Amino acid sequence: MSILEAINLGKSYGKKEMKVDALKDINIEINKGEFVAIIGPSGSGKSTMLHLLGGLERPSSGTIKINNIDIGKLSDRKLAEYRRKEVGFVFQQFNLLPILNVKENIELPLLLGNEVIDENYINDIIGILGLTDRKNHLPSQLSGGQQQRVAIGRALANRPSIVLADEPTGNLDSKTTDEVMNLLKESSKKYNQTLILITHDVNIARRADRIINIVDGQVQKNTNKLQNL
Ligand SMILES: Nc1ncnc2c1ncn2[C@@H]1O[C@H](COP(=O)(O)OP(=O)(O)OP(=O)(O)O)[C@@H](O)[C@H]1O
Repeated sequence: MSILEAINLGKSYGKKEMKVDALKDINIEINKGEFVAIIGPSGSGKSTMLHLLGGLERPSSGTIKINNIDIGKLSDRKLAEYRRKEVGFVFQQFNLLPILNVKENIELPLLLGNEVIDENYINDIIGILGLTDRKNHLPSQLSGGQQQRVAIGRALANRPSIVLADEPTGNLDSKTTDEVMNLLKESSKKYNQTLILITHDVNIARRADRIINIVDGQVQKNTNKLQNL
């Protein structure tokens, strides 16, 4: 079942001679529970695509449908609500608040959204992420991998149906990358979440159900397999 559809999607920045067509005529469909890796050269439009899918930016042309709702047509308030309820973001920088402990950082989106905190669910996430004995630690007392696990926990706190990750392991060594990827996959499976992840790492892309290769703002055809990478 399709959860997300992009139809003739385009995004341009700037005007006249400064105009950059970051994405051109993108058509993709992604299923519920699917793990999709987005790959492509630097500047090809990967982050732009993730920002559009997550409602952080609006398309210049075309349509994005999430659960059959055209998110481009939502008011700013409804779009913010879509982000808060449906999407979890993980970035390369962990963006944790240094004065909050692990549990508080994970609960932060719920507090900001004035939502009820389900202690059992939060503890469940903390358990899956292997952070139970670090619950009361501050970010500065954690390793890079542990900090990224907290950032993943924060992305999962609102029970999102879609998790969008932009180079989530870009700052981690290979062993920690493996751990973090296992956790992301495990949690997306457990909660039936769609995981869309940008990576430059072929080994990570290989673990996805599907690979979308973006070159010069367009999806390359016939690159579902990685032979030619
Ligand atoms: N806010 C912006 N204003 C103007 N141009 C932008 C903006 N954001 C992105 N671009 C341009 O759009 C194109 C696509 O950028 P994007 O960040 O999506 O690429 P990317 O594939 O994620 O690159 P990287 O792998 O280096 O992170 C680039 O040419 C970039 O310079």
